Amino acid sequence: MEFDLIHRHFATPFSALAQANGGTVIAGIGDDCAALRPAANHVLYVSTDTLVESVHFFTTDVPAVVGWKSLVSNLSDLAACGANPLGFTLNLSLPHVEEAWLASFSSGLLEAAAQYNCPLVGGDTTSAGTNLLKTISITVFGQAVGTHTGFHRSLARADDEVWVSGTPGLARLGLLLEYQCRGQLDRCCEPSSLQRVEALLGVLPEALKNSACQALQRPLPRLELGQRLHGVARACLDLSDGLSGDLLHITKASNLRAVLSLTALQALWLRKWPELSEHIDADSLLETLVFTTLEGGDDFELCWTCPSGQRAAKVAAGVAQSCVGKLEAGEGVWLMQHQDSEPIRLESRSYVHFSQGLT
Ligand SMILES: Nc1ncnc2c1ncn2[C@@H]1O[C@H](COP(=O)(O)OP(=O)(O)OP(=O)(O)O)[C@@H](O)[C@H]1O
Ligand SMILES: Cc1ncc(C[n+]2csc(CCOP(=O)(O)O)c2C)c(N)n1
Ligand SMILES: [Mg+2]
Repeated sequence: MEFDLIHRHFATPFSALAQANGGTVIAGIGDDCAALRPAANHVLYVSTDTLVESVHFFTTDVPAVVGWKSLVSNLSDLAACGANPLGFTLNLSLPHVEEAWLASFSSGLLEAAAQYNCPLVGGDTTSAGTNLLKTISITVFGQAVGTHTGFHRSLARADDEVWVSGTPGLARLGLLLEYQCRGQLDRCCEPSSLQRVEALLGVLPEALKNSACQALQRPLPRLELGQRLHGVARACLDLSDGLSGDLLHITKASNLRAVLSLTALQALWLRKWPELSEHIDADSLLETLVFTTLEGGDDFELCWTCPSGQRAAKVAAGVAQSCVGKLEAGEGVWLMQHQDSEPIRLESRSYVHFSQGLT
């Protein structure tokens, strides 16, 4: 829904943006980062992301976790453009000054800054007025090496394969576990899926639960992978809202349809936790896990398309990479349940601001 709002009120067509300032804008609204060319052979990437208390993080979250995630969610947009961080600015709106919260928040934030060579170079700090919630807004700047000018969402082609890094959906599982811990699972599940989700959470292997909490609390920006995708990927984005909805941005921009393979999506989970297949209710567990991949956000894994036959090994960056589908003529995002079955169209059910609940 927020995408319609942006288009109604703010978006300038790229054809107009491309005319601005003698052609310095090379990517504008609609990609993970804007890309500006201030001088020949220099591309500056810019992205901004806001975290709002109770929307993006819990009031009771460890502040260092919030600090880490605020920068990483921005770095992830640079990764999706194959860019390297240069620095960032931080805007904070706070209801009041809490020294202990700020000390912990800044330790997590600056730890990420140091780890990814992205110094804090400025910002703004204000009272939140009568708003009682904290708002953290970060703008990150980056550059790409060589002549790389990003992977635009409109550059995908029919017959491209669709790849993802890691196990998208893990962070949603972490969020479900967090809500369950609070006795509030009903707040993030539709009544119709509550029972199924409860059953899943009850039997998940401990190692999987730990990975899920880690994915939610300490996501990693796939910066090195983004670099290695130069010359391999055509379109790329980071998975912040869920695979089905995020992939739709690529299919819309490229006028294609994506057909995802259920077997490949299940394999994302089975590859790491093969014991899932031995569970008495394995089919139903895997179905629920595949839903978290399709609908869950906050993962910050990358999803990219590339000509078929590009070997994953070429881009190995210490992170698992899996082909989960392909692109072809048509529109929308579809799921193929068996090798020879007709694909079914998926409704985009990823995160939408300005709606009730999580989806
Ligand atoms: N108020 C706004 N004015 C202009 N452009 C906007 C505005 N809000 C969002 N955009 C642009 O719209 C596009 C979609 O925004 P969104 O924040 O959903 O980005 P995203 O990369 O898909 O998600 P995420 O921020 O979670 O990584 C981006 O290109 C963003 O720069
Ligand atoms: C307390 C709490 N409740 C819900 C969520 C889930 N969540 C919030 S925003 C978002 C999508 C990305 O947002 P944006 O598009 O603004 O980058 C997701 C998956 C969370 N992380 N914490
Ligand atoms: Mg993004």
